[in-house]
Amino acid sequence: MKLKIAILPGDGIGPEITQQSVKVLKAVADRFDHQFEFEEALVGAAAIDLLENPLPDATLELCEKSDAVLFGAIGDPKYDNNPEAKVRPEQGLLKLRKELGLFANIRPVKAFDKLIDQSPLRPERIQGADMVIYRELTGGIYFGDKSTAEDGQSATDVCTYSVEEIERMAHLAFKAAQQRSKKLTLVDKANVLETSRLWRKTVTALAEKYPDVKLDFLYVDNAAMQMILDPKQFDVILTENMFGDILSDEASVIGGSIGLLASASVGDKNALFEPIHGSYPQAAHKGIANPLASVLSAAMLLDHFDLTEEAEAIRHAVEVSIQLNVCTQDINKDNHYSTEKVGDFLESLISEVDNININNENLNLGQMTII
Ligand SMILES: NC(=O)C1=CN([C@@H]2O[C@H](COP(=O)(O)OP(=O)(O)OC[C@H]3O[C@@H](n4cnc5c(N)ncnc54)[C@H](O)[C@@H]3O)[C@@H](O)[C@H]2O)C=CC1
Ligand SMILES: CC(C)CC(=O)C(=O)O
Ligand SMILES: [Mg+2]
Repeated sequence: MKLKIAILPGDGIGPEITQQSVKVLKAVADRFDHQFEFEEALVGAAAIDLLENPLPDATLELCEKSDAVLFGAIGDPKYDNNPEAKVRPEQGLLKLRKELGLFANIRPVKAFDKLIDQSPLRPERIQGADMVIYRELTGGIYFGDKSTAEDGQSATDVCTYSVEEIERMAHLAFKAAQQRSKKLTLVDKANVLETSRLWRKTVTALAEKYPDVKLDFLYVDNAAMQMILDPKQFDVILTENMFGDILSDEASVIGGSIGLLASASVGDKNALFEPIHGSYPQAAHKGIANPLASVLSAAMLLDHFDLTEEAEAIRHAVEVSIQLNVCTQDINKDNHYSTEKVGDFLESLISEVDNININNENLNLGQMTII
């Protein structure tokens, strides 16, 4: 298959993790005989530094004409919360999501067996946890009118949702539930917020079209607690933009590290794949950032084009690297590998190992040496 993939590395650890994913995608293309063409563009603080614009027109055009986008992360302390800053990195990402119509952000969360013992959560609570968060991505409070009063004594962020925005999102979540264990949990704050009451009403009405799916509801404050107490109760979670943003960072604790959580941001036309974490500026250029969230996002990109075997090859390689402790320090405290070494290992697994199957006790690593 021929795919044109726009690469938007962004800021902080964005470039170094994205570089590993590109390496892995090139190995997949070689092994499975595909033609993947990559083209890079500026976004976030890197784009502000050069062009005073967090989403230059050329970047948006490249994304529009590409089959998919692989996004790193944006954000830089020199712009974040700086009252002098005229534009800020996150505006680039928000505008990109809006312009590309990426209304659904899909964030799978799963506990890796190997990491369960080192989790801050009780192993019996997370063993077998496997859920997917369907987060609405182009509406709600992140996109509402914003203002600060002239005297600086008050500020406003408006949260708006339309029935149409809720319905298109809910359809995707119901369909995902049908493919999984047929359970959908709507997380909202319908005891307080009008927008949440609209979500509940709209999703309840839509449930009639999906009689095989069991729909339940949870207030977001309770959901945040249940996520830690009993994550296995969740299968598909449907929620609005900000709640999904917060809950998925929390859910990453179940997975073992936020550096493992991938996502797909999709709309009717375009698709972008991005780790759920940010630019982790403290780690930039240190070679300590976990590239697996980005690499697993690349696997979701391949899923999107029904390249299932190829996506599985990446996921298996990731499983093997975790199984063999070829991991960065967030999940391997004692004997960790650098961001680049993890990428190299995945690349060679995909290129050189005939049967990437960790269930195969005779996993043959051939001539590969783990250094
Ligand atoms: N999608 C995006 O581009 C996002 C951008 N941001 C931006 O990122 C910047 C930093 O924000 P933070 O709140 O510190 O969130 P962050 O996600 O960048 O980092 C939070 C913590 O998560 C861990 N972490 C994150 N990525 C990791 C990785 N790949 N490997 C290992 N550990 C990792 C680190 O312990 C880090 O201190 C800000 O400018 C923020 O606006 C935040 C979230 C998403
Ligand atoms: C700009 C932010 C909304 C990014 C973020 O935290 C996210 O999408 O998870
Ligand atoms: Mg977030």
